[in-house]
Amino acid sequence: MRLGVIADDFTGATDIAGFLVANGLRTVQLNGVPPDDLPVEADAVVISLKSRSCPVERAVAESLASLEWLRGRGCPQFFFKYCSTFDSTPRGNIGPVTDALLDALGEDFTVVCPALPVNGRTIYNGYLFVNGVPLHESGMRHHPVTPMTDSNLLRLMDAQSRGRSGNVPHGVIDRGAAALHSALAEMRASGFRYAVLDALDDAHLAVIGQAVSDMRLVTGGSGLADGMARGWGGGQRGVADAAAEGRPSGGRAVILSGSCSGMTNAQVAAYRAAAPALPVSVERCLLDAGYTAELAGWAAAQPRDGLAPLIYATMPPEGVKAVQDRFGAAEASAAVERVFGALARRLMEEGFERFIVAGGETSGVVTQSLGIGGFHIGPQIAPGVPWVRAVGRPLSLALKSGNFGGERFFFEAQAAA
Ligand SMILES: Nc1ncnc2c1ncn2[C@@H]1O[C@H](COP(=O)(O)OP(=O)(O)O)[C@@H](O)[C@H]1O
Ligand SMILES: O=C(O)[C@@H](O)C(=O)COP(=O)(O)O
Repeated sequence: MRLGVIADDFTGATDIAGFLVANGLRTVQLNGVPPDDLPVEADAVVISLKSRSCPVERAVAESLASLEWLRGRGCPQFFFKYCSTFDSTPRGNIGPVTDALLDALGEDFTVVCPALPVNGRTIYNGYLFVNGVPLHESGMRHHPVTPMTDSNLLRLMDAQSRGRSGNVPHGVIDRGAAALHSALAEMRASGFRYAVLDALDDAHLAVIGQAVSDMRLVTGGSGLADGMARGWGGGQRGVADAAAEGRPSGGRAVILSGSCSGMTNAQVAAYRAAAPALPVSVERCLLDAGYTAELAGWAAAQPRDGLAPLIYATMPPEGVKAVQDRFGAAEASAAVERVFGALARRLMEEGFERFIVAGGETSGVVTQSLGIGGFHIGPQIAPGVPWVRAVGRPLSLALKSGNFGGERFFFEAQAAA
């Protein structure tokens, strides 16, 4: 095993796994802390947790348990994967998990690099941008669980971690891997614990990938993993081979959308104009015990030979705000997640085999509720969104980060299967 990844949500995990596979690395994704005796043969293992917005103590404990599992397999390098929009609460969990992983490894320094230029996430002078707009001005300011109201990664990291952050500006990275390597050594010697790395494009990520090759723990988004893996010249097999086991099976498909991001709103609007689509009532998620059965019945009754039915809680920011004012933010999101989890299980019992899911938390709850232990990673539908196939089960999933994919993603996912 060459790389062990601990991902703080399920779409994030398939995102990074997809990039590793695209670089020819045979990659397995394991959902939750794996059992001790699980046999795994792969170039990279990605452990997906649902630790982005859970209590800090749980996020730390699960991340440390994952680290121990990977160390027990002789893994030489570790990657803490979080969101390219640095989704976190004021207490964490990115800072506390990074600190705990550093301590467990006996290390005192790492990099912070959520950049993913192919999807418009860039870092300039330590500020994170989404499609050219500072993070706090992007749709992320309205996120239902982790609204992002600051774009400065140093400030964000310092507020939730134990150490001090410094920035390595793009000018240094332009000078190449050796220059960056020395800059990192100097920062470490000056007492910084985290180096926030600028990255404006894939060339920067390739330089960073080279410069961090001897770092035991790196942290960031899937762009950094792509930069690292590009320098490794492929795993044991070619790219097509690496993706073969994850190709989607046939079978009945359904789309479950729990993301309220700007892009998912656009994707839902484009899809429901052409296909059967049913909005979810948050009030009924909270109050009506028979609601899941009704949603499942509706999906099962849709024609089998047309476009897959869509069930969506997706709403624009004003709608989400009204729901949260009425029911409470945590209560509303928990109720919607509960219904999507139960619904996925029922649909599987009805014979659905392909699940296209929008939203990281939503994907986590669906995967857990389907009882899937791990995934083979298949070909990418859009950058950061591969089809994945459950290990030993006839189930294929496309777990879409809220903000990923183009407007026709739901159509493209079905065409790619
Ligand atoms: N209409 C709604 N009102 C309030 N919360 C919602 C609504 N629809 C979905 N949610 C919740 O918002 C959260 C969206 O998070 P997630 O699934 O991670 O999407 P994203 O990938 O966009 O971050 C989930 O907890 C979901 O249950
Ligand atoms: O890095 C990313 O943007 C994604 O991999 C990711 O973490 C997805 O999170 P959600 O937007 O919550 O799906």
